[in-house]
Amino acid sequence: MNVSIVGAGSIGVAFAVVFSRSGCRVALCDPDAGRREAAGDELWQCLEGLQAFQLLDEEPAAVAARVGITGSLEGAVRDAELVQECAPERLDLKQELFQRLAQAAPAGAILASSSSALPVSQYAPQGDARRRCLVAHPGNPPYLIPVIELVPAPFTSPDVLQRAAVLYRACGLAPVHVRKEVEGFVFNRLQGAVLREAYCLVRDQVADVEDIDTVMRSGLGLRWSFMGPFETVDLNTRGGIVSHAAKMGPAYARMGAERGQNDPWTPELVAAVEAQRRAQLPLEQWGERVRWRDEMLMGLRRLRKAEPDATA
Ligand SMILES: NC(=O)C1=CN([C@@H]2O[C@H](COP(=O)(O)OP(=O)(O)OC[C@H]3O[C@@H](n4cnc5c(N)ncnc54)[C@H](O)[C@@H]3O)[C@@H](O)[C@H]2O)C=CC1
Ligand SMILES: O=C(O)[C@@H](O)C(=O)[C@H](O)[C@@H](O)CO
Repeated sequence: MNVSIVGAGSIGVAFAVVFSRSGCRVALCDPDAGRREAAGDELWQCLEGLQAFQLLDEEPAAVAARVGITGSLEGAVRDAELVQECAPERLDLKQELFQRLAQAAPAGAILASSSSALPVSQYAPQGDARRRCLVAHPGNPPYLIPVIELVPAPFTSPDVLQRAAVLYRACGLAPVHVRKEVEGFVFNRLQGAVLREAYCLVRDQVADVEDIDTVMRSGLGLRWSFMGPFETVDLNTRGGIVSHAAKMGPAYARMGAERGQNDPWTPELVAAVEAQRRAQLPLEQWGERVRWRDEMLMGLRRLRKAEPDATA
């Protein structure tokens, strides 16, 4: 597959790793000569690092040979089947770039933005090309963090969304479908919720930065590295998430009110979440899944003990 990457910064180079190690031919473009120069070195260092951890199936040289770096956007996208836009998070720039991409890329190319928070309907061009536009937002770095949020606009073709999911999955990523265009999508709204509270806790001198990071690194983050927030609390409480909501819902509502939030876990909302959780895990399998959780944590603890700077 021919992939073009627009912008050779942190994410552009990271995507060059993702696509080239999957066998794609990659055209990476950037108007900044310094970035073009640095990108080649960064790509090579990353590939060598992945090989050192047995995370690369080929020699770095063979993978790197699939990546061409250019200063010409039009030249880079000429044969593209997928364009991954990785330019700065500026609305005006993305509007300009998507206009150019609509003109320069082949008529069937998927035009995907890596944007962290800007829905594509704010910068997709007018005309048919807009049906080929969506956000494909990665976690950083995408060669190690597989989730990629596919955020179509209302006008994005369902076929394009489906093709994009197949392409990203074939490149080792884990696409999720964000069904409504909201700023920050899911990944950064969840990350933002934690960051907003963490900043408040520092502001209010409840805890310092290091201790808050330790609560995440040696607490929540351990569980969240293999379970999501819903599964985590579902397994925390006998009776599952409906029991958790009954026990903890009022306290979380009070904490939210402190921050000016009034989004109660209504019985209908809890029932909807419960139904989705029970469809994933029947309650009779709850004990077995708790044992699975503990085994995952035991493995993590053993792995962490091997870390040079293992902390408690
Ligand atoms: N850094 C991160 O952790 C993540 C960033 N993103 C998103 O990815 C996009 C890129 O972010 P970064 O890689 O961090 O930015 P960056 O600042 O590291 O790289 C941006 C690159 O775009 C280039 N550029 C500027 N104008 C351009 C143009 N007209 N055409 C082509 N390239 C141009 C710059 O020279 C630079 O190399 C942003 O939308 C960002 O929100 C998404 C997920 C994670
Ligand atoms: O946090 C990430 O990996 C991504 O979701 C991001 O979008 C970036 O961190 C963003 O928040 C800042 O560039």
